[in-house]
Amino acid sequence: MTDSFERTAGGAILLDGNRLRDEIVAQIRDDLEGLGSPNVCLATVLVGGDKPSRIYVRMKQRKAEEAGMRSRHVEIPETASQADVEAAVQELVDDPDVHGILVQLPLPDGFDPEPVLALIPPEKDVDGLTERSMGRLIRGLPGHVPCTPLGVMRLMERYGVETAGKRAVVVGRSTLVGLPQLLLLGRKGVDATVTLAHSRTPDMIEVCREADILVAAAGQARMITADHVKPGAAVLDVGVSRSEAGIVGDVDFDAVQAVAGAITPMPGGTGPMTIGCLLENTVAAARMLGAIPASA
Ligand SMILES: NC(=O)C1=CN([C@@H]2O[C@H](COP(=O)(O)OP(=O)(O)OC[C@H]3O[C@@H](n4cnc5c(N)ncnc54)[C@H](OP(=O)(O)O)[C@@H]3O)[C@@H](O)[C@H]2O)C=CC1
Ligand SMILES: Nc1nc(=O)c2c([nH]1)NC[C@@H]1CN(c3ccc(C(=O)N[C@@H](CCC(=O)O)C(=O)O)cc3)C=[N+]21
Repeated sequence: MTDSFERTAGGAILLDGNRLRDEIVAQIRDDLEGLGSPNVCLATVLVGGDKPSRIYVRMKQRKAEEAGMRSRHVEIPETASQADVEAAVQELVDDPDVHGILVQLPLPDGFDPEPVLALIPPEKDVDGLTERSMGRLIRGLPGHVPCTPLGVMRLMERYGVETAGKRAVVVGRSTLVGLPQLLLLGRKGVDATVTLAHSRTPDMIEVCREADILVAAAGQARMITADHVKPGAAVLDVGVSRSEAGIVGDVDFDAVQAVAGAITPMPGGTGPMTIGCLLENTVAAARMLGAIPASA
């Protein structure tokens, strides 16, 4: 690893997601300007008025605009029907000026996300969460990779965290984060040996202490303590819990940074990278759909 990276008080490399997200936004903006500012459009769909979801969707749109893209936003009240949501998504699927579609999850109680996601063709599925996109990921076919686990991989690449031959532990097995993270870490070329831990895993401390790379995506505030971490390990915190003091990760940052070799801050780590990767996927979508040249 290079030594010029910012470090925590305890000497761990700070895996700065805000900084890498800014680099990604600037790169996309330059690339699109170089292509004569073609229309690249990300559409977001929000059902119901959940406040955190509204904030995330707003951040995604703002960054898309900073990167030189257009954004479209569809807001559907909680009183709407399942058919209304499906009709709104179908309209975006049919619109040739829309390249990426993101349906903010979870949907409010009473809505079934599966038939909604099933409408989105793999090219426009910039979240990488549909059945077909997940199938492509497993089969090694071209398609969009889920943004949060992809962002974790990008942070490790950028900061020189080695993966080949290393032991990785992923805490959490959701289709949004944990499962695709397992696949990405175990891919040929990445070559980590991966363990998937979850709420039924006994001996969490011992399992986590095996990890050279620890990805925490359980949504349990500060569950990862210094005891869970092998000295020198890279620790990537995906969990987000809300407290009066603000947002809190799955990792007890103050204690763990003294033991880890590299660590993400929270906020400012994996969250911004989720958005950076969403924008990259949207550019790739525009390319797949022929809106920008294949070589660019
Ligand atoms: N930073 C970002 O960009 C993003 C952050 N998030 C955040 O990441 C977290 C996880 O999200 P998501 O995957 O959707 O959540 P889910 O609730 O779908 O999944 C949580 C997973 O963690 C496991 N788990 C829960 N408690 C424990 C525990 N005490 N020990 C070990 N494993 C446990 C669960 O196990 P089991 O399967 O047995 O129930 C489950 O597999 C949330 O806090 C979410 O807000 C999500 C997406 C993006
Ligand atoms: N279809 C779908 N795709 C998603 O990608 C998706 C989703 N649904 N549902 C919810 C989760 C959550 N998520 C985050 C995105 C950005 C930050 C982020 O940028 N957080 C900032 C801080 C934000 C704050 O201060 O609240 C940070 O970590 O620095 C966090 C979390 C995407 N998700």
